[in-house]
Amino acid sequence: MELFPMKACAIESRRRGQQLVGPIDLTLEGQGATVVIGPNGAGKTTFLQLLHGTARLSAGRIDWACSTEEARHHQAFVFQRPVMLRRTVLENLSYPLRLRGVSKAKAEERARDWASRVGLAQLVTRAATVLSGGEQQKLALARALICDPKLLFLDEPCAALDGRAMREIETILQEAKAAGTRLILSTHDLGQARRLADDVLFLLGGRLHEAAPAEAFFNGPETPQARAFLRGDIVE
Ligand SMILES: Nc1ncnc2c1ncn2[C@@H]1O[C@H](COP(=O)(O)OP(=O)(O)OP(=O)(O)O)[C@@H](O)[C@H]1O
Repeated sequence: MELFPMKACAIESRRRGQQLVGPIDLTLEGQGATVVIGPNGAGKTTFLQLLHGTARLSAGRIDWACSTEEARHHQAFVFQRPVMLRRTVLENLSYPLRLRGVSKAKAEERARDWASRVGLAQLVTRAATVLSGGEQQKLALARALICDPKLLFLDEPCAALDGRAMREIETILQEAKAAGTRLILSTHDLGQARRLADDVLFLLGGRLHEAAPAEAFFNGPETPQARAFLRGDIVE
């Protein structure tokens, strides 16, 4: 079963007559990390949600190489603020596996394995809601990866985290990418964008203003707005 290529054709999001995103065309192949950047309100979150299918398309269509239902089954989404079940770390990790019919024993075995991969082995019996922000985000990431998604969306996954937590998250993401998970991540942090991106999508005013391989984008952005954004100027 293959998800890619994914073709988004003239996708749009409108709310109460207001154009939030689009129309945007995009073809996504099956490897690497795409980083979505742009100023506040550019539409990054909405764009990721449209692709993932959690926001409704007002117009346009998204075609996967498989059925939309199969494509959704092989995707996961990590939010800026992790959403924790009011249960232990182990139960949070086991949950998506249990939903997919994996036995309790097998699910817990995989959960323990993932807990140690992300440095949470000592905390498996703790309530997830009392973990620190960085620990919660690592847990959210492990819970997203535990079902081996082919495509992982991350919306500002390190927004509230310090340097160490960010480095740990980025290491997990690099490992996931090396293991074949396709990443699409939005970030405000240009350093993170440079470290992780294979391709860059620069959004401005709900439109895809520039799309390029990371090296080309960072070394020679084509538009004055992208140049200004990379310089750290205010771009609206
Ligand atoms: N449910 C909604 N109803 C109306 N407007 C919305 C809704 N969701 C988002 N918007 C608007 O759509 C625009 C894009 O928002 P979005 O959150 O996608 O941008 P963003 O690039 O992720 O911003 P940020 O970097 O600040 O998180 C914003 O102007 C926002 O106010």
